[in-house]
Amino acid sequence: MLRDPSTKYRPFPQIDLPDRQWPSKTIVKPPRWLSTDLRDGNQALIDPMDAEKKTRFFDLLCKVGLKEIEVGFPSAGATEFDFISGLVKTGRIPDDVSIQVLTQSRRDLIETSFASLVGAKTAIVHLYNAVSPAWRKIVFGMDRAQVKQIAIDGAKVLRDEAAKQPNVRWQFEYSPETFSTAELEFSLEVCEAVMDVLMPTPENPIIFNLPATVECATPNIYADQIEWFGRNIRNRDSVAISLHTHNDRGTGVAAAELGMMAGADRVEGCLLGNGERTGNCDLVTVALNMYTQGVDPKLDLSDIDAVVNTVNYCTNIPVHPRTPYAGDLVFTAFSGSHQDAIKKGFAAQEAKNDTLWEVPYLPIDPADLGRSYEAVIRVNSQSGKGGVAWVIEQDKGLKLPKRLQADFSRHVQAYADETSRELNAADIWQLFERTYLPHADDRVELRDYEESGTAGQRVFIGRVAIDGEERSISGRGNGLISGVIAAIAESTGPTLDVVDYNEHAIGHGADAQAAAYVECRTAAGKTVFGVGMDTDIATASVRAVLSAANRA
Ligand SMILES: CC(=O)SCCNC(=O)CCNC(=O)[C@H](O)C(C)(C)COP(=O)(O)OP(=O)(O)OC[C@H]1O[C@@H](n2cnc3c(N)ncnc32)[C@H](O)[C@@H]1OP(=O)(O)O
Ligand SMILES: CC(C)C(=O)C(=O)O
Ligand SMILES: [Mg+2]
Repeated sequence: MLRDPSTKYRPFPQIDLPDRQWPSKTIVKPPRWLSTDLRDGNQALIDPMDAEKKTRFFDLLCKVGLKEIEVGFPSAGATEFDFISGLVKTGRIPDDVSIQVLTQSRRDLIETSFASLVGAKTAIVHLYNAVSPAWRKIVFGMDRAQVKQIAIDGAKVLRDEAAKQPNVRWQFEYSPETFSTAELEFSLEVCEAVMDVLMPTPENPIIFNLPATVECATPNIYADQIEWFGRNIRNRDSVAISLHTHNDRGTGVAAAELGMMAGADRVEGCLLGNGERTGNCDLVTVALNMYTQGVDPKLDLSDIDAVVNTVNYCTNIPVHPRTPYAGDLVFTAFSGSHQDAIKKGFAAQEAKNDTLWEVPYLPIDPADLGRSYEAVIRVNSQSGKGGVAWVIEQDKGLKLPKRLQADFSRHVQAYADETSRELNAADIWQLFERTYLPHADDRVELRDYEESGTAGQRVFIGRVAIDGEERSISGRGNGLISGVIAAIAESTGPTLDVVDYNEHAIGHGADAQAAAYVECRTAAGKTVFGVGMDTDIATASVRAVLSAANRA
């Protein structure tokens, strides 16, 4: 790396737009969406999609609700051409969906593109040529007038080819490719020249797609460029301004959002941001960002995992686990304080009477995307008591009292440190059983018991095995628990003092179980916890006390 990059790179100049309006705008309605997955996304794959994958992807896009879909670059080769003409001929395209094809501004390529669309009801033909200084100089070796002429010549072929198929409802799109790195006046001049040929109307506007072909500046610059173009283009009501951002600087989504604030009508991009280099604008993120502001994006992403699976299958590109909204881990909290906040958030959400979403650390309800809550909290050595308690509650229905949560969390922490891995629900339950529920190492094991006496004077008589030997023990108290405590103290010891007791049912009806929790203090001042589970709540409480005695 150069120590002084200023000799190699230049800062992007500011746009002269002192009265810019976009910073105080908000996005209140969805744009026209255009998926370019089957073209810009497809041209960016090591192995471009075959017809089967393209068809599957097309069906997914329709299912998600895309109404404009760029299906390919017909002149690129037979796979593309046959897929597009096949799509048209098989009648697979829903009536409310317009397909779009892309072509360079070269007569033969444009003619091939129109040939692929014979029989279509409606179609968008998308013409492009680069306009920025570097491309003019390096790629075309042309001056401004010559580059403008490429666009005009292409537009004329578009107009003439369209006239040959009068039954198709044609729409035209022109992209001054490299718009964001070109002089704004020149892009405008070229677009207006194209407009003069294609004669758009408010009923059939031309789409001017203004690409950040290579993202070279902060997204506010792009927004300035879009606002400037919208203010200056002639016949604005006959023009749909479209955004096409790439992600070279990591702000493809931000640029599209600011571009919408700057007045754009349409957004092009790919599901999950596939595309050349660092990708296109991720339509899923833009749409769901909108959704979390209470604006319906009119795209159905309620089964996000199905979207991820199909995109992954078709493109052979994995979706990063941290991809916004769609990544495997984006709703998962491992760390203690996050888990605690989320657990409290879910409880508060359930308790309140309105649907307004307010759960810490979760900007969206995972259920809205078809994600289950099970994956929200996962446990490793960074986790705290809240997270562990959540997993036990979700998995087994046990609502551990707070101090027991803290006690158990220490066991979990030690085990996670020891194993150096994530602990799943089964691991945690095994550890819980080993720590609090009856097991082979217990000194005292309950076989049976009965209780008698009057209110305030109860007698507990238990048949237990102590160190494997069956015995009868008994004790008196003002209730069942104190009777058990007395029986233990008189037989095996230890002497326990009950500090806290909790119980609850697990489940409903005939299958319902009960759980009881005791916190006791020994004569030596040690705190021990006991847990009992049984179909009978009284028996659960007896088991809880014996559990504490075994651990004392
Ligand atoms: C930013 C983007 O994503 S643009 C979309 C890019 N996508 C693709 O290119 C995918 C499909 N493309 C292809 O398969 C091929 O490019 C084809 C089949 C269409 C054309 O292939 P070829 O005829 O071999 O030409 P190639 O693509 O190399 O084009 C280079 C020539 O076209 C010219 N050219 C490039 N873009 C354009 C354009 N938009 N309009 C007119 N001419 C153009 C170049 O200046 C160059 O001209 P030269 O040969 O006189 O130097
Ligand atoms: C063809 C154009 C629209 C393009 O994909 C780009 O400039 O990124
Ligand atoms: Mg592109």
